[in-house]
Amino acid sequence: MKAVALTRFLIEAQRERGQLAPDLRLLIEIVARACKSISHAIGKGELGGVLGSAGSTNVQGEAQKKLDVLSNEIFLDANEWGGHLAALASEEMDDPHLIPHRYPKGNYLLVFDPLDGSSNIDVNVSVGTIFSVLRCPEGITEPNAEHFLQPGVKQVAAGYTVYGPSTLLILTLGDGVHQFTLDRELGSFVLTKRNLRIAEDTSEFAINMSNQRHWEPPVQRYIDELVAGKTGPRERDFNMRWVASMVADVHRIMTRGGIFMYPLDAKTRDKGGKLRLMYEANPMAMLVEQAGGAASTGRQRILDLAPAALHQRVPVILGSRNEVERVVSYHRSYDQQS
Ligand SMILES: O=P(O)(O)OC[C@H]1O[C@](O)(COP(=O)(O)O)[C@@H](O)[C@@H]1O
Ligand SMILES: [Mg+2]
Ligand SMILES: [Mg+2]
Repeated sequence: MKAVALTRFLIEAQRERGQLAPDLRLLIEIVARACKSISHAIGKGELGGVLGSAGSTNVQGEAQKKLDVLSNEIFLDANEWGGHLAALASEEMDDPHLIPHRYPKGNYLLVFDPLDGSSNIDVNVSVGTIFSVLRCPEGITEPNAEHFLQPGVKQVAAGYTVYGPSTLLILTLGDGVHQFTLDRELGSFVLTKRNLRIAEDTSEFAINMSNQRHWEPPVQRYIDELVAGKTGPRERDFNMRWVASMVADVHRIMTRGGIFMYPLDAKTRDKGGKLRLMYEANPMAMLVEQAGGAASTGRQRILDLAPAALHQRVPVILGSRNEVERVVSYHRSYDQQS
């Protein structure tokens, strides 16, 4: 495949397919540049003094890692002055960050998880960044959290970056999902796969098994059947993987299929789940659906959810369509009985 840099890919999307507004193209390029800086910082590890705790907590009450804070700052610095955004919101900030008056404002809202998989930073396991792009409502110059609360179907673009052995950017503009690899010599992202597709069927599941006793009966039933394998009603064996970095677990599914689950359980019921709707579930759901997969809470399509709060948590079940639909059908029959 001829080497196509991200910039060229976006220009073609804009010029040939009229699919991309110039300011959205600029936004994607600046987000990619920010991810390149984060990749650089992560690559230094101990040498760069970026590992370990920041000694502060975020709005979720979670201890922040130095890289959580640094990645958030890199995103703010890179995106503040470009004139493409009206505001940004992030896992690491209580409220939206408005564009300072000295800079021009744009038409988009950017909501992001600057560093996903924080528990893996200090043990050198793949982590990532997740982002979602929304339109700023017409006539709004000082957006607040309410203006971000748009259902996932309103996203105009979504993506994640995996900082692993190589740094990958996975992107959708609403017309398929494409993979770019960071060429460290060139210093730019180069297209390496067009139109990623998720297989409808799979033999691989990802869930944190240590939460088993807290799961609802439909999930207990589904996982029991997978673990029973050939000896059970599924009559075939399934394998398990859990990296505990959503980006890495989802990227494996984008690459070879699978089902990823962080369902509602007794531990997280009060909060509504573990993962966040606006900057984890929604962007991943858009990417997975664009690649032919499905994404549900177990009871509702994630992209149809009406967000109630910026840091709202939801159950997440996504990946190979036939497995997700099976889990949804187990929830339906359970809810009908109870
Ligand atoms: O520690 P657990 O329960 O396995 O949870 C792992 C999940 O938590 C997360 O790390 C939460 O994301 P952050 O690291 O961005 O807070 C996900 O990436 C991952 O899927
Ligand atoms: Mg995360
Ligand atoms: Mg995070």
